[in-house]
Amino acid sequence: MILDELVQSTRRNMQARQKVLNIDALMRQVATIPLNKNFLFEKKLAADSLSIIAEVKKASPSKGVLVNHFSYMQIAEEYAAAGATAISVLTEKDHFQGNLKFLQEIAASTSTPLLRKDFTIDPYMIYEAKANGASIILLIVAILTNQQLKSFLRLANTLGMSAIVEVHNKNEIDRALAAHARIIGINNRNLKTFDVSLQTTIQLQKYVPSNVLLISESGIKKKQDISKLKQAGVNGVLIGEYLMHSTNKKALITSLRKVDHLD
Ligand SMILES: O=C(O)c1ccccc1NCC(=O)[C@H](O)[C@H](O)COP(=O)(O)O
Repeated sequence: MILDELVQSTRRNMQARQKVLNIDALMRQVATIPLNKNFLFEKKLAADSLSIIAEVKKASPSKGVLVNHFSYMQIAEEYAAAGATAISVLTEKDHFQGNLKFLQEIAASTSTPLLRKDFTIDPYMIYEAKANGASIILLIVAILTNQQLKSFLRLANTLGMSAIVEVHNKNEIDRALAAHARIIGINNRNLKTFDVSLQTTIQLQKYVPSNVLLISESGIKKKQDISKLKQAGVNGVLIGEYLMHSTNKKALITSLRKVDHLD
């Protein structure tokens, strides 16, 4: 199964980075960053009628290479200029051709909250996210124990970071809620078959209480998808491929932000 392979390669790559920068040195680096606990992303997510989290994505296991000319700085600039609530930056190397350096460089050029999009399996990766300018991390319930979920959420909070807790079914929603997730991301992509269906969000949203922020992830390909998800009551949508294929990303986000639930 792809998730097992993703976790294995994530562990291998993390261990290689740990040989260059050990956890103690990384923590000392993080300690020099001023602590900001304003959780801007969560405030915006709660306040906006529908937040767009725009993803910087070069390649994926399901689609291979999405774009040959990958100008990640320009892409991030367009996302920020269009008013994306946050920018998701893939940092996984082997399957998404991501890189921590993309996150670090984008962070130096924008004040838009940044999500480190990766397969978080160890506190080391949360410190790395912080050190490289992210204010949001992704925690995928399917690859974590309940104990890890709780302790990773606690660590993120201590560092002033938000966490999107990603789920695929009701059992995972229950586990996310038991760990006190403040933001749940329902992934519409079935990670066994790669099939994508917005019905996943539409069917599962009723299990997410109204005091928990809700994001719908993956498979958004047209304006009507946004209006459907708005109608289902989500606070935000995470969009990768649709934006990466657009030749005018700023105009596309601007128009998606205007979509009404009746459109
Ligand atoms: O995108 C994939 O093929 C994929 C495969 C296996 C695990 C995760 C995967 N994607 C990560 C994501 O969560 C998406 O990049 C993100 O939700 C945006 O999805 P999309 O709009 O469909 O590009």
